[in-house]
Amino acid sequence: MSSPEIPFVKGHGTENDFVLVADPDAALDLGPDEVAAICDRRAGIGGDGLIRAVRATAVADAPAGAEWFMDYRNSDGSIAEMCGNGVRVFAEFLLVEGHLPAEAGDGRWIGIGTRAGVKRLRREDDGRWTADMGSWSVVGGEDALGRGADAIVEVPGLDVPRPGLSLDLGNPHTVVALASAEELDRAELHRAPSVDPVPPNGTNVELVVPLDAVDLDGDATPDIGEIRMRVHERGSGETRSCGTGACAAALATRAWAGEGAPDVWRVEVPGGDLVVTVGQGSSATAGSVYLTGPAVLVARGVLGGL
Ligand SMILES: N[C@@H](CCC[C@H](N)C(=O)O)C(=O)O
Repeated sequence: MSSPEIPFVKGHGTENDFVLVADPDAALDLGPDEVAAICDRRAGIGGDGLIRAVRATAVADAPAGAEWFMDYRNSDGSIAEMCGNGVRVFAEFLLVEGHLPAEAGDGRWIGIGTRAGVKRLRREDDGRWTADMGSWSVVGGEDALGRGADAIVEVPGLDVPRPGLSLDLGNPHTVVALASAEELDRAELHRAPSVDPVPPNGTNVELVVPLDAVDLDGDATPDIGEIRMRVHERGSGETRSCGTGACAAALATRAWAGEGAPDVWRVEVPGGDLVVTVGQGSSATAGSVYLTGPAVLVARGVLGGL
């Protein structure tokens, strides 16, 4: 018996890649096995995740205030609350497919529903998208120094366990600072790091190495921080980028740097560059954050029907 035909688009944001499917009326029944089969890089289309675009009116628990809901699934079929690269690619997909008015591409903010609430997005003049990722916080609150308490992280390929900081960006992250680019290269992130205590719903793990901070105005205070990052994603393994992870990595590095640390961070990932801007009034442990990066659609096709 043949399977139904499902039109799809393939896209990526800094090489974090997704299969996107429009399902306005929530008519598709895509369970974890189907999602994993579609995301399989040899037997399927291949992707770090599958994103289903559903009208919010067709989703029982969609947050109010957005016409479209992003149903994000990891490549193993598990559900995630939020995806920072995915939500930009999702916005570009909606625009190109004609599901948003053309003016939505003119730099005005649009709302997109996610399991982590409604996110505002804006298309920049250069075609990148900025996502207002909303609020973030350090898991477990502050220690006596006003910083987050450490988790202990064992990273395959690295000798001794390292301290890590767990943050909530709508989805969970644990960030570990390494001493050198050599250590970053040595980490074997195709295997999952172990985190103790692990946040209740698991975690994505980011490894970061600070690069040189940039002093644009010559006042001896860095204006832009720069870090290099690799990630092991919950439900997808090592990926070439993670948008929520880039935000977590910049926020953790900013908290570790302390007073006077920059609010703007360039995050270099294997798949490209992202910019993270910490919202005004954010403390070392909570606030708001913006993510800017590319959203590229590369192909369209039809699943099934064979
Ligand atoms: N790559 C995404 C995050 C996708 C979800 C993540 N694997 C999770 O389970 O939380 C991003 O760009 O943020």
